[in-house]
Amino acid sequence: MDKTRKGEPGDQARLGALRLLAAIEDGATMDEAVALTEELSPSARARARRLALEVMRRTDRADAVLAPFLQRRPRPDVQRLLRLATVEMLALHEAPHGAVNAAVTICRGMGGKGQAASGMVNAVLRKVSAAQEAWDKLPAQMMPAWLRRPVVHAWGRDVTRAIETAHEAGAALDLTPKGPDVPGEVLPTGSHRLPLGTQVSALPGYDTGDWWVQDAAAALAVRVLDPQPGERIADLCAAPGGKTLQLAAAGAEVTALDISESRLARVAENLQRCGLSAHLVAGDALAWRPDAPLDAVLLDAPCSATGTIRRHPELPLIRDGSAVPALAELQAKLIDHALSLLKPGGRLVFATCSLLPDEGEDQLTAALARHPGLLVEPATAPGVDPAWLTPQGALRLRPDLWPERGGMDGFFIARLRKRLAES
Ligand SMILES: C[S@@+](CC[C@H](N)C(=O)[O-])C[C@H]1O[C@@H](n2cnc3c(N)ncnc32)[C@H](O)[C@@H]1O
Repeated sequence: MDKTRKGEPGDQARLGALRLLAAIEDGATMDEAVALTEELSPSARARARRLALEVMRRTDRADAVLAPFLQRRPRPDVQRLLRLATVEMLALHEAPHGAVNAAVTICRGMGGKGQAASGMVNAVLRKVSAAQEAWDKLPAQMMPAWLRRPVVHAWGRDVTRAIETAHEAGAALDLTPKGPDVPGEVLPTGSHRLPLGTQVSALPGYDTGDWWVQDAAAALAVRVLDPQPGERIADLCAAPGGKTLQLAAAGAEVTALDISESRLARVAENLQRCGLSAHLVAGDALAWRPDAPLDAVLLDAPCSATGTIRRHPELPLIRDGSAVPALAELQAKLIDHALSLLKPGGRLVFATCSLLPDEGEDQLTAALARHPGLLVEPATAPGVDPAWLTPQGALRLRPDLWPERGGMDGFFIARLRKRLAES
């Protein structure tokens, strides 16, 4: 069956992908953009999302391969179409005739000017289909300057290139197990990994709550906290709840807070699906105090999320780094407040899914300066490579780690202990 005719599934997914890319160019997040494809069948919607993600991971490469064949910059909708077909052919290795025919059909359907461009689209994409060698020589897409600069400063150019290669490769599907018989390769830190593109809904054990989706790096924050049965623990920025589930599964008495009521509803759903419980509070963590001091606090603070670019390649396109100073200020306030909630000897795990030292290493240094009695304990857990620890003892996780296993999200995780008595 020809899947490229208008109305056929392949075409629906491509048209959906083009709509997603346009919405993201206008500043939408992927989650906001997917709402625009609700009328598509679940499989077309999933493919549209996948195609849009693959294009965003390689836009610069696609433009570099297309450039020699273009006499002038095409209008934006035609440019998106050319990028999509280029990525389909050269990155996803789809049959050139299918990708080119689909692009020409879609172009003709764009009306007057699109129709006029269809001949050019056809000619350019036929040349692009023979440009595999040029494509293969191109480096992975660079991070934007506002993000690349501090990353190069922190870890150097080679690590930065390796992070960019990991961004292009995308992310596998990681599960945190609760019950037995959880699918996937067992990673050294205990997460289970399934290949990129695995359909979550098709996996056994979802309805019975035997596991939840959580990147292997994200799962380490709670493993570093090492919650014990019966401990009173607050998860101050809890939604959508992966870490709350881990704390509750360990038998801790958990209070899960989030400032967003709608996001907190997802924590409730996840707890229910997994047969776990926690006390849920919607509100500002800075204004919340428990009845009695706590054994431990998990602070998975709001941040730039630059550690999650593998799964959110739209972030470099829709962010410019201008929000980082305010986020860093909020993180510092949240650390101070979290410490005030602990009993003497209590522990705090501070985590951010960020690649920026401003939201990690520098936060820890500043917190130690503000709180002379505070101790840093090695942020370790079973399966953690000691090479991932910073000189201060925090865990610095980056997308280029575990390259042979498929990488991990970028995370900073520090384990702090409040002194038993002020000295
Ligand atoms: C990084 S996400 C947390 C992810 C979560 N810990 C998990 O593992 O699923 C940060 C969360 O902090 C929440 N947040 C932001 N500012 C907050 C505040 N002042 N008080 C409480 N929650 C806040 C956001 O709504 C967001 O859900």
